[in-house]
Amino acid sequence: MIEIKDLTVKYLRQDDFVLALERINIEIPAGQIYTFIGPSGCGKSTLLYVLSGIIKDYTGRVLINSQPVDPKKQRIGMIMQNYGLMPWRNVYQNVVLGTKIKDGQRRLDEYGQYILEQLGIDHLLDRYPKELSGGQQQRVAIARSFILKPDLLLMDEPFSALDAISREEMQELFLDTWKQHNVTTAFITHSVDEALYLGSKIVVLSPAPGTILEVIDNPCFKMEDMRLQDDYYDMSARIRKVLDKGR
Ligand SMILES: Nc1ncnc2c1ncn2[C@@H]1O[C@H](COP(=O)(O)OP(=O)(O)OP(=O)(O)O)[C@@H](O)[C@H]1O
Repeated sequence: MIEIKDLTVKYLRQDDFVLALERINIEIPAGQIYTFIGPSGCGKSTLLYVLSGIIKDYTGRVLINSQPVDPKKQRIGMIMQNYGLMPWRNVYQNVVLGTKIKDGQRRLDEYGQYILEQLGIDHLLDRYPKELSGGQQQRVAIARSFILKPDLLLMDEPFSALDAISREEMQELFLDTWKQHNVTTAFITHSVDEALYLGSKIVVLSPAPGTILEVIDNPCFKMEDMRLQDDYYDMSARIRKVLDKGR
């Protein structure tokens, strides 16, 4: 469970402050995936930096499983737009990196092997990141995070660099993998379609400084052929309306 209470974040810039997030209140129950959508610069990445422990200077309260954020104690997986792979390590070395740092475990166990198979990258273990397509690199980043068995998974527009077809494939693959492990997840996106496909709830943020405009229940989550359903069109219109109202 993630609890965020009255979170406000300011960046110091020259002699002034930039208010990035203002009084954010939200709880993400254990095993849920929430998507966060909002205009550019509204503080989405800032929120993930707070949840990952990168930003420590904030006011308010942020708890992961009732404990203050501490990446040394908690297992936090992060998947970014640029994949975050180490170019000088091959696929195998990249996917075991998280467990090596956390547990000193340098070898893949049965679960790790299973994740690699599920993501279809078990035949690529000797390759280096530059020898992989964007979609394959993103699969490696996802494998690394799942293999870590995280308490919290943070995803910052992980599929936005992919073409439309690879992006939908990756969304489906990610959701299939996610459904089997139900990791508590905060997923940042610019895309209404992605927010609807991946979020059990959708958190809509206002332009900077980011505040929560609405937390929307998503009937489209886990819906078969979502993009062909009336609910999908109704929900897309509703989210766009909330985003427009916030402008
Ligand atoms: N290191 C920094 N110093 C000063 N201001 C910053 C810094 N990082 C971010 N900001 C400002 O804080 C605000 C929120 O930035 P953030 O990157 O969190 O937004 P975002 O919603 O993720 O944007 P985008 O969708 O464009 O990636 C923006 O106004 C940005 O200019």
